[in-house]
Amino acid sequence: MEKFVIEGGNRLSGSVRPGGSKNEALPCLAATLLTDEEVTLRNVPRIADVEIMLEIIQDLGGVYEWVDDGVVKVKTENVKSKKLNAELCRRVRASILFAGAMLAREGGCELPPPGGDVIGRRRLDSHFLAFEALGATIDMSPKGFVFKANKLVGTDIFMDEASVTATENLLMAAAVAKGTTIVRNAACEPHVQGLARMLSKMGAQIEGIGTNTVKVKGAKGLWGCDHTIGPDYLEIGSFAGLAAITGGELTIEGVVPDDLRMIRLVFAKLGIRTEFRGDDLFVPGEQELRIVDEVGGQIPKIDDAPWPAFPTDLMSIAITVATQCHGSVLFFEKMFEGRMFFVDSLIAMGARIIFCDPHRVVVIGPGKLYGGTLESPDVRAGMALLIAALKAEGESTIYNIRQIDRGYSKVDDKLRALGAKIERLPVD
Ligand SMILES: CC(=O)N[C@H]1[C@@H](OP(=O)(O)OP(=O)(O)OC[C@H]2O[C@@H](n3ccc(=O)[nH]c3=O)[C@H](O)[C@@H]2O)O[C@H](CO)[C@@H](O)[C@@H]1O
Ligand SMILES: C=C(OP(=O)(O)O)C(=O)O
Repeated sequence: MEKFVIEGGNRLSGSVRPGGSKNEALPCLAATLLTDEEVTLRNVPRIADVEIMLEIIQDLGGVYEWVDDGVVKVKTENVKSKKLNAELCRRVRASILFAGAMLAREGGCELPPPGGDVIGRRRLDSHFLAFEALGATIDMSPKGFVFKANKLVGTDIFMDEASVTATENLLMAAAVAKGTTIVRNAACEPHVQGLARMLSKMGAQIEGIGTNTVKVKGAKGLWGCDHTIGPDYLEIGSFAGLAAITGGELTIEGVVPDDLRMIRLVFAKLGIRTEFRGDDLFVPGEQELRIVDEVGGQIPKIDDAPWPAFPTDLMSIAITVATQCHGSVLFFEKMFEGRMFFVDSLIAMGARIIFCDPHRVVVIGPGKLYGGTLESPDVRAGMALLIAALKAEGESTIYNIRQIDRGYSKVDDKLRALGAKIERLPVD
């Protein structure tokens, strides 16, 4: 077990290159099971969730090798089991993605309940409805789920909600189903698009990538491929917020500008200016952060929703940044009911926040932040508290940093390179 000890108050400046997207790497790893052939994935972040997904693949009989920085080769020619390892699955939410991959590959699997962030109820109904529509059956017990399908047959499916991992599961199963599957009300986040591009390279015919209606023509067999994971827009948003509140001038290298449209719009509401310089995102230094009132002087509202709306995974970061802006803003978290509780820690550090209910907080800034003893409740709130600690006056200690490591590779090294005083120490 490790902790971060941070001396706050430094302006963080320089250049940083974001890691590959966690939420794209995880489904792409599951998708390696769709073929006997070798798959090469590049720009894969070396984070705990990725290592666990690889261990699950190995436990099923697959082999993998890290051949270069961020480059992993996976071959699943000899899958020898349909039963997934309970201990490993419990440690990662994305283990649910093996359901679609194993239905496609082996006609089913036994899957223990997935783990992941405790940020509210995480329903799986959309996954099950989608699989059933393709002809699969699901038996549930406290030990987990048994998925079975003699044959997957494509059909026209209207998802009950635009669930990210349910859409990814459905795309994997549809890639080998007989005939054509039309997925309506599909999630279309950049990581869903990334998986769909990988499946296309493997031989599935997919139309509508990036929209909420995706058409998949199943293939008889899929090939190996070479796929590069896109830069993590959640890490990019986190670093942009960090630079803005510490007053630093930051260049974030190698971004996908189109993925940042809504994020930049929302950050602009907090008074944060950013600009593109080629493929880099530039955050100017010493910005005066002032929340922009809505027409008529009304208090603005920032809420989340499925893509292309503002991502729920950046709400904690945006709330933390808002604590250092002049003005008032309402945050309305519509997707998870447990994601806002971390604001108690911000309040203890000095932030001026009204906790209205589990879905809404009003931030009235700025409130000077002071260092404290903190605990990461989930990956994004953990990063948000790290950002608050880097801004705060005095020393902070953050526990449970494995949550932060789950989503941000070598975050302390990257922060030190920008001028942060941060140490990773064992917990006594
Ligand atoms: C490994 C991975 O990729 N995890 C991401 C994935 O999780 P995951 O795929 O588990 O999340 P889902 O998209 O299924 O749903 C997230 C939450 O939003 C709610 N919901 C969803 C769709 C909708 O139209 N309306 C609605 O209210 C769901 O009920 C649920 O409470 O997507 C989430 C939402 O972007 C992200 O927070 C997670 O980081
Ligand atoms: C909630 C998240 O991850 P997971 O779905 O893997 O728990 C996240 O990335 O913010």
